[in-house]
Amino acid sequence: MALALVAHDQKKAEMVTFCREHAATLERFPLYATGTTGGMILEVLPQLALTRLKSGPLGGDQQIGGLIADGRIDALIFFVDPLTPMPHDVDVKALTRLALVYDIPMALNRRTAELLLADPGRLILPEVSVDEA
Ligand SMILES: O=C(CO)COP(=O)(O)O
Repeated sequence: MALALVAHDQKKAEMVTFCREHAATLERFPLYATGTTGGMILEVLPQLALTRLKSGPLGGDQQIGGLIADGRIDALIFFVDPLTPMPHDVDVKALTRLALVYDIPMALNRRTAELLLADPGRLILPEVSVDEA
């Protein structure tokens, strides 16, 4: 099981706080994060098995989407900023779309993420089959 962690700039502090509070759970899983989000998390929790991908606007969101398509991500925690326009909005949409296509549990805000991690053993789902075009 692997988790993906992403946060927009206005939500990064909240993501770091969230990770601190759930460090004991997060330590149990391989983690992937977009570049800046991952860097900030690792600054405070260097013990995590976290792989940093590219920064979101430079392809990191798409890399996580690719991992989802490959069946390597079991859940996505993405703290989205709904109030700031972003140049890479299409990447954000593509990532959340793939999480829907592959039926990955996806938390887009903190309260949902709390629910998602409340029972992490339930996150491992049977393999989802998606018709290949
Ligand atoms: O922009 C992001 C998600 O769309 C996050 O990317 P960073 O973690 O590199 O800031």
